[in-house]
Amino acid sequence: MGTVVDAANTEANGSIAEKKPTVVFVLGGPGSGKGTQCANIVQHFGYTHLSAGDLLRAEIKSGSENGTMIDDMIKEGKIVPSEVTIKLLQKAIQESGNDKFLIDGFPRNEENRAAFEEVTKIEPEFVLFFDCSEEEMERRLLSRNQGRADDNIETIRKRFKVFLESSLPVIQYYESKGKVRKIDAAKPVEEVFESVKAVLKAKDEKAAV
Ligand SMILES: Nc1ncnc2c1ncn2[C@@H]1O[C@H](COP(=O)(O)OP(=O)(O)O)[C@@H](O)[C@H]1O
Ligand SMILES: Nc1ccn([C@@H]2O[C@H](COP(=O)(O)OP(=O)(O)O)[C@@H](O)[C@H]2O)c(=O)n1
Ligand SMILES: [Mg+2]
Repeated sequence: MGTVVDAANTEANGSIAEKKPTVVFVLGGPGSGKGTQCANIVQHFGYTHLSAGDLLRAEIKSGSENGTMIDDMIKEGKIVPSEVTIKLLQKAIQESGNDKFLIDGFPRNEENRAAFEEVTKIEPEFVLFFDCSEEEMERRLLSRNQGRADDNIETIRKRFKVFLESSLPVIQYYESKGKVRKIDAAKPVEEVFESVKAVLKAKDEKAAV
């Protein structure tokens, strides 16, 4: 005790503040490759991958009281109220034992963003934005073959509309704060990962200075 680190973690009221986890938001349209690239990042950089969509799908499977509501919203491509999603994210963060997270597919609208900030007081280090044409994303979603209830052309069209109307403004918000690292996600998986690595290495090098 009494080290410089302890002093830095001591708030003005004298309590020891818990160190906030490092968070990178991973955003991009449906099918842009967020999940695929997060799996690669986990292998190389020691992050824990938290997919908001995966957590919501697990919640449906668990038979929770919110399950039917979440299922209905996913089938319509709508965004589940942040209260539900943030609780799932917080639980996963606590249970992980890690302090570095890739939060994939969240925040997806202004309500998600503002509520997460308000509840957790966590600011993302940066936002990885996977930029890809709708044509390519549609092709990928229609051949994803994971048995997802929302990978059909009707729901895909709704998800694209929600992405343009609700999710892009969140990316623009972080852009205005200089936090967006845009990646050309239309290239093959390995090439996209080269771009991702360049961004993450730049962060590590900065942290080491
Ligand atoms: N760069 C890529 N080129 C071609 N197919 C890709 C690429 N990245 C991902 N895919 C495939 O596209 C589908 C959607 O990828 P996924 O990672 O699930 O995207 P997201 O999480 O953004 O919806 C998957 O079947 C995946 O294997
Ligand atoms: N923050 C989030 C993330 C996903 N979701 C829901 O989960 C669906 C699937 O999200 P996902 O991130 O797994 O989808 P992909 O972008 O990976 O294809 C979304 O279309 C929403 O209905 C949500 O409501 N809120
Ligand atoms: Mg995904």
